[in-house]
Amino acid sequence: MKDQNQKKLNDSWGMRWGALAIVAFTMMAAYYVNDVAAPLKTMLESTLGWNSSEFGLFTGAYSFLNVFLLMLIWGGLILDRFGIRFTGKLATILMVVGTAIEYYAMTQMTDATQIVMGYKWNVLVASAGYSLFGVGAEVAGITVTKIIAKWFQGKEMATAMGVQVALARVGSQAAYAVAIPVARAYEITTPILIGLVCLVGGLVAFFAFSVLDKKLDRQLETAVDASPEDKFSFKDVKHIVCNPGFWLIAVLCVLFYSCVFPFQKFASELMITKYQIDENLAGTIAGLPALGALFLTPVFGGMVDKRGKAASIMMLGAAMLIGVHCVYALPFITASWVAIVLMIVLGIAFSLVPSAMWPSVAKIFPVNQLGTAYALIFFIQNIGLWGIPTLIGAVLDGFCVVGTTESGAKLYDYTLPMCIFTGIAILSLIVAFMLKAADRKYGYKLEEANIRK
Ligand SMILES: C[C@H](N)C(=O)N[C@@H](CCCCN)C(=O)O
Repeated sequence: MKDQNQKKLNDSWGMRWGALAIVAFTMMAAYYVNDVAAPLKTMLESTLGWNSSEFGLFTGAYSFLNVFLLMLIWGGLILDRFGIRFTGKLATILMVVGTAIEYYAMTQMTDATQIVMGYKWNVLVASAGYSLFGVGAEVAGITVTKIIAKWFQGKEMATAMGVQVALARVGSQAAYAVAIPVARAYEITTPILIGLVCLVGGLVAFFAFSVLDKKLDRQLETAVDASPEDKFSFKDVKHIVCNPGFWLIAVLCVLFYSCVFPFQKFASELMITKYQIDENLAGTIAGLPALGALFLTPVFGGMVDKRGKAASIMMLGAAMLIGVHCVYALPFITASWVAIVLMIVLGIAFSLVPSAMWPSVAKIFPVNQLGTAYALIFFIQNIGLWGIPTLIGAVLDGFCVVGTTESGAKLYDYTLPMCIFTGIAILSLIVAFMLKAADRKYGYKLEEANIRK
C-alpha cells in the first residue's frame, strides 16, 4: 500500500525553491537574450547597415511565428500532451538554435546584403533565428508557469511566481546594462554570444531540473502532467473566450506590454539622441524599469495578496504609463534627469500592472483552465509585441529622420513614435477602467484580497 504520509520532494523548502532557482535561471537567460540586441540599435545601423525598419522587423520577429503560425497554441497542446519536461527541453533547445542562427547571421553573413522582400538577407536570417528563439521563450514561459503550479501547489505559489518574474528582470537589466559596453570593448555580436552561452547553461539546468521532476512524479505516482487538470482543451477555449473578463485582461495585456517591451527596445537610442545620455549608460537607463520591477514586483504582489485592489492598481499603472510617454513625446523637454525619472516611474508602472494582472487571471478562471487562459493571453499579447516594433521602425524611417551621426547612423526625432505610445497607453487606461466596471458587474473579486485574515 502507498504511504500517504511519505514526504515528497516539493515538501522540502530547499528542494522546491532549488527547483525554482534552476528553471528561473533558464528564464533569466531567455530574458537576457530577448533584450540584448535592443541597446545595439544604433551600432547595428552603423556597423551592419541595418535601418530602423529592419531593426523593427527583427524586434517584432520575436512574436512572428507565435502569432502567424499559432505557435503558442501548439506549444500549449504539446505541453499538455508531452508534459513539462519534454516541452521545457524542446523550448530551451529552440531558444539555443534560434540564438545560434541569429549570431551566425550577424557574424558570418555581414556581406549578405542583397534585398529580399524589401529587407537585407542577413536581417531576414537573423530575424528567422530570433523568431525561433521567440517561440522557445514564450513556450518556456507557459511551461515554467505550469512547473511553479505543480511544485508550489498548496505552498507559496504566488510568491514563487513573483520571484520568477523578478529574476527574469535581472536577465533583462543585465542585457541593457552590458550590451553597449561589451559590444564596444569586443565585437558588436559578443553580447549575443554571451547570451548563447547562458542559454546552453539554461539547457543544462533544465536537464538537471528534469531529474528532480521525474523523482517528484515517481513520488506523486499519478503524474500531474497526465491528469485531466490544467489541460489545454478546445472546450475550455470556447468557455474562456465567452468570458468578457478574458477579453478585457487580454486587451489590457497587449496594450500595456506594447507600451513597455517595444518601447524599451527603442529607448536606448532615444536616451542617446534626445537626452544626450552617454552611449555606455543609455542601455542601463533603458533597463531601469526591469531593475525597478525586480524589487517592486514581489512587493506589489504581496500588497495585492493582502489588500486586493488589483483592478484599481492596473488603472493606476496605465495612468502612469500615459504620463511617462506623454512627457517623452514633448520635444522641448530634453534634460537627461527627466528621462531618468520617467524611466523610474515606468519601472513602478511595470511592477504595478503585472503584479496585479497575472494573479487576476487566476481569480477569473478555475485552476483547470489557467494554462489555456495564459496561453491565449500570451498569444494575444504577442500580436502587439510583433506589430508595435514593426510599426515604430517603419514610422521612424518614413517620417522621423532628421540627419546622420558621425558614424553614419541616421538621427531620428522620436516625437511621433512617443505620441503613438501615448495613444496606446490612453487606450490601456480606458480598458483598465472597463475591467474595473466589469469586475463590479460580474463579481470577479479583483478588488478583494487573496489572503483572508
Ligand atoms: C513576454 C511574456 N509573454 C510575458 O508576458 N511575461 C510576463 C510574465 C508572465 C508571468 C505569467 N505567470 C512578464 O512580465 O515578463
